[in-house]
Amino acid sequence: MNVGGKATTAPRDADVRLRFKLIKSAVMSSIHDSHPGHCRHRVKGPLHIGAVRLRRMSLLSFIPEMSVPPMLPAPPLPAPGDRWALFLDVDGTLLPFADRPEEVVVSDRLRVLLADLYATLDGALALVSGRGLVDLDRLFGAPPWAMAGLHGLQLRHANGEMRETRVSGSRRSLALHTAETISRAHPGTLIENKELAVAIHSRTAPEHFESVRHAVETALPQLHGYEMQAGNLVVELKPEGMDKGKAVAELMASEPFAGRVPVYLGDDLTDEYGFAATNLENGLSVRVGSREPSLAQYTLPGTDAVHAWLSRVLNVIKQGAHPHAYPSGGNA
Ligand SMILES: O=P(O)(O)OC[C@H]1O[C@H](O[C@H]2O[C@H](CO)[C@@H](O)[C@H](O)[C@H]2O)[C@H](O)[C@@H](O)[C@@H]1O
Repeated sequence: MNVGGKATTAPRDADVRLRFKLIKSAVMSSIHDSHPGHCRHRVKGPLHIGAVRLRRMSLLSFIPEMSVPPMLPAPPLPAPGDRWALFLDVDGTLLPFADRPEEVVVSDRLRVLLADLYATLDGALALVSGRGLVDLDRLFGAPPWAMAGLHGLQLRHANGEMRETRVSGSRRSLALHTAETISRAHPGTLIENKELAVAIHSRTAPEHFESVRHAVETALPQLHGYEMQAGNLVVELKPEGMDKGKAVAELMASEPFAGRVPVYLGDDLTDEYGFAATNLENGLSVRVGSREPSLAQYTLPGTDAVHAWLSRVLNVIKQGAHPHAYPSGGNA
């Protein structure tokens, strides 16, 4: 990639291959969860990550010999003429974590930054979150940009069109009841009822995280049509069939995203679907934090670095010129 006339550090082939290998088990596990009839390592037919159809050999044939996760470079800034589309995860990427979901705060500064980026990118900015759309509207003040909620189960396009996965009330009640039972057995954990999905949070009782995950896995066979989505000190029960990668692919097929280069920023396991879809569209995938393994090509250390980098992206696009590549970042 050329940035302001200078070549930026592209991830080495071996690094990319290693990331594929490291994440393969997580992706295959996820595929197994949504295709319970298939053996985990024998998925027949084409492999899908998000809405993207992969030839299986291209994923499975990488066998790099490395034992240490590779260092990732910081993401570049847009080169003159680049037409980016920004896909932004919320918790852990735009917003620092809080003990409880309702305790996060969106600063005025962040709102202004996002609004400026939205205008400068001609509307090609979307939030892609595990939170529901109502919650995102509450946090961000009913913004005009596109938003994928509940890991893609809900989608509001840039033109305001909505779609939402439907699940019967009885199935939702069973999922909620199951989550509440598991939470009661793990004192200090919190339930977040998102209607279509339900989350069991263990940030206030992290010692229970693994046990909660195990309990959810054990309960899954009784919850027809639901799957588990683990995240940062959270385990969710959600209707199967959608993920952030599919949401990105869906948005990229519509205005004002079509024809642009997707740039996806996320910190969590659920964002790996977004990274996969972005990589397959030759976009830029940016992991926030240091979670491994990851399919991301670039990294930023935390939410402050995300805000700083987004500000620089905004300035570069506004000025139509390119000062310098982002000076710091990576795993350091
Ligand atoms: O995809 P995201 O936008 O990152 O949403 C993922 C989950 O984020 C929220 O939980 C996380 O943030 C909480 C507030 O900081 C924190 O307490 C929790 O430990 C984190 O996992 C949200 O509450 C979930 O519904 C989202 O799925």
